[in-house]
Amino acid sequence: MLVRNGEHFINHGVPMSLFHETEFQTWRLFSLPTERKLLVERPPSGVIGYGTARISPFYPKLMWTEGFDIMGSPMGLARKLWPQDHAKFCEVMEQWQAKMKTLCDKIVGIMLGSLGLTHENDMKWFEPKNESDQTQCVFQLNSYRVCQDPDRVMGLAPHTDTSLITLLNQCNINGLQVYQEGAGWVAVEPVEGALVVNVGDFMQIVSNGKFKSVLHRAVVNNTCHRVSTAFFLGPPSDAEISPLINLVNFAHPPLY
Ligand SMILES: O=C(O)CCC(=O)C(=O)O
Ligand SMILES: [Fe+2]
Repeated sequence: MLVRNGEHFINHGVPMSLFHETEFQTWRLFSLPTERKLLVERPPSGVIGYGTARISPFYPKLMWTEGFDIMGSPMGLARKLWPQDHAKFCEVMEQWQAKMKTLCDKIVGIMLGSLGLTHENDMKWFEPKNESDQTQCVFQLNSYRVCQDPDRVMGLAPHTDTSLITLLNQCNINGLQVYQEGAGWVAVEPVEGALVVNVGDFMQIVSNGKFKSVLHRAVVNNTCHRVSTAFFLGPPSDAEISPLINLVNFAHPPLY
């Protein structure tokens, strides 16, 4: 298993059939008429539902994208979208999230292991203190319509994810770019069946800067409607986010 920021990750054990089904259900959702999608519009202070990108409020300009966010079962939303025909959508979205969660836990374990930390002792903070409190994972479906003048708009403006890590599926269509010092914006060419691993802000904090969150953006094109899916692994909502104690010492004072 190879993990590098903004690079592809293969041998993950997720069947290709699940990739295809997730991509198909994502297309199916965004192909619905706007009036239908607005039945599940995300409330201004909410997390789940249909609407503009969740990062939009932090940017002065509109972005050329629409999004749909889920946490766990999408049943409540899907029922409104397809009163008679939501079972497959729910099944596929739940299966994908379960696979992504397992992979994320493994990757985080490997990343912290590479810093000399052991899961048992150093990941305690990551387990919810309160039984009802789950890790805050958000699954976001993104859609970027064909744009006649793609150089004059931005799909998703430059940002870092707040997650610990994000697993992104570009669904085989170009659009993701990562910022590299010295090189500028570099396109991450999609690879069929591969996931892109992005380090998020929480990982940068808990690793005391050893892992850096990656600045990235999505551009649009004038030939095809692009979709992508992003699974954000978050900490439990009751976790305290600070550099892990075993990574901090006299020589390495806490940076956050
Ligand atoms: O569509 C993409 O390739 C990027 C999506 C993304 O960065 C996000 O959902 O946070
Ligand atoms: Fe992102």
